[in-house]
Amino acid sequence: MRIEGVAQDFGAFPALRDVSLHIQPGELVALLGPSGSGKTTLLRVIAGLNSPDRGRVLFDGENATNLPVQDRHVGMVFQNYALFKHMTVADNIGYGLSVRPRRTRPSRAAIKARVTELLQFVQLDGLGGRYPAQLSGGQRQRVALARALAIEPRVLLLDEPFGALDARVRKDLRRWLRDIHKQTGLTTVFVTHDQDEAMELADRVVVLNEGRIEQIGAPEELYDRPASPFVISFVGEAVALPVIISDGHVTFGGRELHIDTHGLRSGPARVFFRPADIAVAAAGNGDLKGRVESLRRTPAGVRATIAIDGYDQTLEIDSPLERSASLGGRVPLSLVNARIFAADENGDYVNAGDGI
Ligand SMILES: Nc1ncnc2c1ncn2[C@@H]1O[C@H](COP(=O)(O)OP(=O)(O)OP(=O)(O)O)[C@@H](O)[C@H]1O
Repeated sequence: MRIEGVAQDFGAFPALRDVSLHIQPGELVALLGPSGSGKTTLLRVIAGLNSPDRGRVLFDGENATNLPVQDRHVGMVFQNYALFKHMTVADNIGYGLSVRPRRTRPSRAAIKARVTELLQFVQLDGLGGRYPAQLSGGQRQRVALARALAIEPRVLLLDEPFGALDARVRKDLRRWLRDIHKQTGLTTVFVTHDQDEAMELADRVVVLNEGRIEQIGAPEELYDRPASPFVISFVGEAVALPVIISDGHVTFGGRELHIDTHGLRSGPARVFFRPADIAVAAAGNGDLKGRVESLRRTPAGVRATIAIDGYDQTLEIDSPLERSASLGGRVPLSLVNARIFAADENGDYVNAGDGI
């Protein structure tokens, strides 16, 4: 599937700006971004629920931009795309088949057989006679998925499918969706604002911000080679230190940080690093100094909150702290990994290369 230069305005507000994206057959792609970044709008454009102001949507090379929803053969599961309350689970699942025009409608027996097969597939055998109100939230979303699969869609679209469910059920359903995707091999696009969900499930993640694509990449690519300050801050935790680059040297509060500038121009820049990118240095060494404000046990070790000298924010580090680093104590810190983004002539922060 191809999305080419898609733009959509709502009045004067640009919800999508020049979005281009190529999704491979069978790929599982997440649209990730904060609230209002355009995720749902893009999904609706793919589904045919919105028609874009500019750009095209192609399915298998065929221009589908003006194709009505019912002719696109997309399966949809939306958080608010409720099941039909007055219909049984089986009737909900069979709905898309039973409303087909007579010519293409399967026989009642064939629909029944398909529904039974799908009930099994989504692990709800025996529950076909229930009504949606008699199911748990997780079960309802599985019915919604079975209903979307019933029409044998060429693309499956999911909008925050597990958004309303509690954390535990969400986690189970994520794993389950990954399995379903493996078994069906369907090209799948899902919307989420939850970076863990995107990272755990997707083959590739599309990071959206203010209607634009910031970066498209495999989860590890987004972690290891974030293309912009937005991506590094949105995907995982990161601290941004305001620094100055001059003649290839990077300084923070007058102190030199040992970071490669990758040829970035002199001037203001930002150094980003994650909690795991900073370590306690030997006494007398280190790029930064700080005071330990709190220590907290985590499943991975100890997380310390440290107030950096000369900086009005605290940073968190995951590091085995030496015994001397007790609460209130001062520690030297060194950067093990970091990314530097320099301000360009427009005031946007650009990155020149790999980490430290
Ligand atoms: N029909 C509409 N009319 C006017 N503005 C709209 C319409 N649909 C969406 N918008 C606006 O477009 C922007 C993008 O909306 P969209 O629903 O795509 O964001 P989103 O990334 O899915 O956000 P969320 O995670 O909150 O659902 C928002 O600012 C929203 O208010």
